[in-house]
Amino acid sequence: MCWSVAQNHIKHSKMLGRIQQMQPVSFVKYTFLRELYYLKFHLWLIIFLVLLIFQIMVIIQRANCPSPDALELYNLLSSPHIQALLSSHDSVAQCDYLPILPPLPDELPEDEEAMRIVCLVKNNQPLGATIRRDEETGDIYIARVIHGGLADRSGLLHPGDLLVEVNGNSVLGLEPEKVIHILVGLQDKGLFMVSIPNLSDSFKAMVDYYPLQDSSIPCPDAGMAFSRGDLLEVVDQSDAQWWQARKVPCGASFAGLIPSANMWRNTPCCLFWPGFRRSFRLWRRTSYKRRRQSCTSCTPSTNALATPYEEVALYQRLPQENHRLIILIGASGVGVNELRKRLIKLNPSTFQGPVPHTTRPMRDGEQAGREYHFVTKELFEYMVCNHRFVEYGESKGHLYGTSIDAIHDVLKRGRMCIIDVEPPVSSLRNIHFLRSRTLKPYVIFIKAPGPECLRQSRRNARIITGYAVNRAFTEDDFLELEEMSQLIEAKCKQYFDSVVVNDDLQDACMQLCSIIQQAQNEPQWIPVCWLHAEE
Ligand SMILES: Nc1ncnc2c1ncn2[C@@H]1O[C@H](COP(=O)(O)OP(=O)(O)OP(=O)(O)O)[C@@H](O)[C@H]1O
Repeated sequence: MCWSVAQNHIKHSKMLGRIQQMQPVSFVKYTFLRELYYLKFHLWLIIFLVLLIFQIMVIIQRANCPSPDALELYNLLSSPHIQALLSSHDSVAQCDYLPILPPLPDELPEDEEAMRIVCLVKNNQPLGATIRRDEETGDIYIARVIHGGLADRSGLLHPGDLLVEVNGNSVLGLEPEKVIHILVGLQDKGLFMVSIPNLSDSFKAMVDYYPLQDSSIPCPDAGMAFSRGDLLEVVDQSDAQWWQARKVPCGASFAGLIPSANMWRNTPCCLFWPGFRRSFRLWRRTSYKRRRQSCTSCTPSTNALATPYEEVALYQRLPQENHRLIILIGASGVGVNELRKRLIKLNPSTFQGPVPHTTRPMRDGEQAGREYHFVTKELFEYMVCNHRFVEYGESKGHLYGTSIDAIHDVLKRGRMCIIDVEPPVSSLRNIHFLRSRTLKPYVIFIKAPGPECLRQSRRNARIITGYAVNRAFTEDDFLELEEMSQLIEAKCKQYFDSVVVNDDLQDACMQLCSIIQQAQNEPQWIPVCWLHAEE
């Protein structure tokens, strides 16, 4: 402001000077004007100075009289506890503590083992921990942490930690005696690098769960809903009733509450399945099994339904191992048989079906062990009672069945065995029976497409059942097919590894081919018991 006033003043002085030179007659008038102008300028200057002084006085006054908030903060900070805390912070911040860890790499792989570096000031005290060696790997683990000992008081070493380094020296592969010698020899300080065990387990959900409908959950908002077949990574099982889990694969980094396996056992849930229509597959209608109920040993006991979670692990088939059994499941008439036949025809040196057993007499042109294994009724019944059949039934007074030995025969020949099993609506026995360590079955659900697609694609298709039925599909058949397909999916989806919708036959066949190749050659989740347990 001063600058512009001064500028104006100079400008006007020059102008007045010029006027004086040009018009000497009006000089008195202009002198008056000039004086008035100077007066105005000084007036402005005085107002400005007064304002400035006023501002300075306000600032000085504020500085002398702090606000109540500032006063409170001042009192808090000057309390002895906070002063002591600040003083300790300053002393800690001024010290250099070892070890200085290298910076973390920008991109850490997700499966990177977590390491913990623990520095204990020993002062010649015993460590207060014991070690053990894993006989298979030779790794040294912390076995026990003695209550009240140095390791226990530090809270940094835990049973199950893998000991990697002691004072910068690797202990991997060392004899336990050598490691004990190193540990006992530690005097002032012990620097341990331990690998933290990955305590999370993967489970497949065998039940559905909705936390918002669960009155027993402590906090429904913290619960995680899941449905059968979902893969769950359980990250915390420390609570006997509520586990913490995440869905795999998922984007959420935080876990949700799910009932523990114990909790499910104590709160049995009732599964309800609506009724279903009769299958139109003729020879499956006259099920031989129903007439064999008196044979008490026929139904192998299974507790699979009682298990809410099935522990799973990734499995990669080794080249020297048998192929996994491929099971196709689908509603009767959906095209399971057609797809299986097409796959085998497409690549007979890779895919093969098991040779079934029958009690009917051999016909001309047939060869034992090629079309069928021809057996007596007594032998067939003996095999039934000894659980040798995956599936069996009766047609026109003769018994037919697919034996587990016939499946093994195909697998032993290095081929991929493909079977289709009875739609598991009334019982899950067939699936449970086949879920074994030796067969490691991969189950593919052949799903019916929508009604419109069924009508279009099955225009020229025929239902062929044994020798009795050979007719075109009806509207009722489509309805039944769709309904049954939904029912099978609702009941058994926890057992499905893949789903193929059989709309276009060619597409479905190609899709099946690629899924089967993946099942055999890429890592897949399978029940942990198939990896270790003896059958
Ligand atoms: N995607 C498709 N498009 C057209 N026709 C199909 C398709 N899939 C299957 N079909 C035909 O539908 C009929 C029934 O198929 P298929 O016999 O394979 O059924 P299924 O599921 O094995 O039932 P079932 O065990 O009762 O025989 C056959 O004539 C088959 O050629």
